[in-house]
Amino acid sequence: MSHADMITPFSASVGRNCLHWALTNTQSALRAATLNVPALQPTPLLKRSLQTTPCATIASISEQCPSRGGFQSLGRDDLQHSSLPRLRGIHSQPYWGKSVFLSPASSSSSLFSPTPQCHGGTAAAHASGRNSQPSTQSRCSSSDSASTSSRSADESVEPPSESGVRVAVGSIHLIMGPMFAGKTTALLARMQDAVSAGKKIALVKSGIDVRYGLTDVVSHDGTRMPCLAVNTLQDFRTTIGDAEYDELEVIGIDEAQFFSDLDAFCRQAADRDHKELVVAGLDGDFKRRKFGQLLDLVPTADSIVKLSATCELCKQPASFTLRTTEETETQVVGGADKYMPVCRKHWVEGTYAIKMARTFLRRSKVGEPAPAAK
Ligand SMILES: Nc1ncnc2c1ncn2[C@@H]1O[C@H](COP(=O)(O)OP(=O)(O)O)[C@@H](O)[C@H]1O
Ligand SMILES: Cc1cn([C@H]2C[C@H](O)[C@@H](COP(=O)(O)O)O2)c(=O)[nH]c1=O
Repeated sequence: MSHADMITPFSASVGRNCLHWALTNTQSALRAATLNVPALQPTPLLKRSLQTTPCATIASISEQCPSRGGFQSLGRDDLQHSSLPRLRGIHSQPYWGKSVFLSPASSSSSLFSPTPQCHGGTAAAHASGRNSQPSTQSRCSSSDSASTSSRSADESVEPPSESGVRVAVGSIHLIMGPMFAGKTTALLARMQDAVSAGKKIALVKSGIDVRYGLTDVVSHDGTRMPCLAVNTLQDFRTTIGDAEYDELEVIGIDEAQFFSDLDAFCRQAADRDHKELVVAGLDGDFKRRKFGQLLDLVPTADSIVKLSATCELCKQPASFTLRTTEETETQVVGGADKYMPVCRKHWVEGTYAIKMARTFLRRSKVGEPAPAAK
C-alpha cells in the first residue's frame, strides 16, 4: 500500500495542500507503512473536523498529541474510538506517563535512592514538572513536522524496531541556565519522581567535575543522588552493558556541557532506544558562548527550560555566569570560589572590570604603564 493510498481518507476532504502536508509530515502514514498495517481511519468526529478545519489546524492537532506518543503511539483503535476531546484529554496525564518496565531492586531501592532533603526553589520545582504541568507546546514540539525533511536526511535516524512493537517512545528534556540556577536540583527532582513511579533510571555525570567526588550528583545546597561518573556517554553504555541499558527507561545527565558525544548519544537513546532523557547543563560558558553540545539538542528536544539564579550583585534574576578568576580556558571546574551568577548588566560590567584588572596585572608584571581609566 502506498503512502498516498493510506492517507486518502484524510486528503480527500482536505485538499491538495494537505495531501502534500500529510505525505511529507504525517507520522501515522509513515508508521503505518513501516508496520505494514492498514491506514489509520479517522473517527467520525475527527472526519467532520477535518472537513471543516483548515490545514494549519490539522497540523496542530497532530502536534498537540503528547510527546510520548503523538500519532506515533496512538494505535489504530485509539483513533477509531477516540474523539478530539479525548486526544486533548491525554495532556492531563503527567509527561512521564505509566511505568513500562519494573525497576530491579538493585537499582531502584539502594543504588538510586536520593537523600531525603531537597531544598529546590520554585524555578527548580517548575523545571522538575512538579508544580505545574509542562505546557502542551513545550511537551509536544511543533518542530517535528517542520523538520521531518531535514531529519530524513540525517544518517543517525534509524528504522524503528523490527518487531514493529513499541512499548515506549523516547523523549529529551533540557534543563539549562547559569550556575546556581537550580539545574541539578530540578534534575534530581525529576529522577526522584521517576524512581517513585517505579521506573528504572540511571544518573550520569561528567568525570571532569570531581568537586563532590565521583559517586554522587550533588547540588549546591547538598541534595545528592548516586550516579555514574564517566568521561563520555559511550563509556556509560559500555560500563553498564547492553542488558542493563536495555532495561533503562529514564537517563539523567548532569553537567551535560562536558560530554563531547552528548548530541549523538541523546538522539540515539531517545529516537532508537526509546529512553526518556533529562539533560541538565550550562547553555553558555563564562563568556556567554555556546558551551559544549547542549544547545545542539534544542531541535530534537521535547521540552526546554532555562532557569535563572539570583544576581550576586543586585539580587535581580541572573541568566549568566561570571568567572571571577583570571583563568581563560573554557573548562575550569569550580563553584562559588570561581564563579557567580549575574544579571545582564553585571555580566557586562563585571566582564569589563575583570578584563581591565587582567590587563593591569599583566602590564604591571612586565613594567608597562597601567591603562588610563575611562
Ligand atoms: N546566587 C544564587 N542564586 C540562586 N541560588 C543560589 C545562589 N547561590 C547559591 N544558591 C543555591 O544553589 C542552589 C541551586 O543549586 P543547584 O541545583 O546545584 O544549581 P545548578 O545545578 O544550576 O548550579 C539554590 O537552591 C540555592 O540554595
Ligand atoms: C561558566 C563555566 C562553568 N564551568 C564549570 C564550573 C562547574 O564545574 C561547572 C558548572 O557547574 P553547575 O552545576 O552548573 O554549577 O562548569 C566551566 O568549566 N566553564 C565555564 O565557563
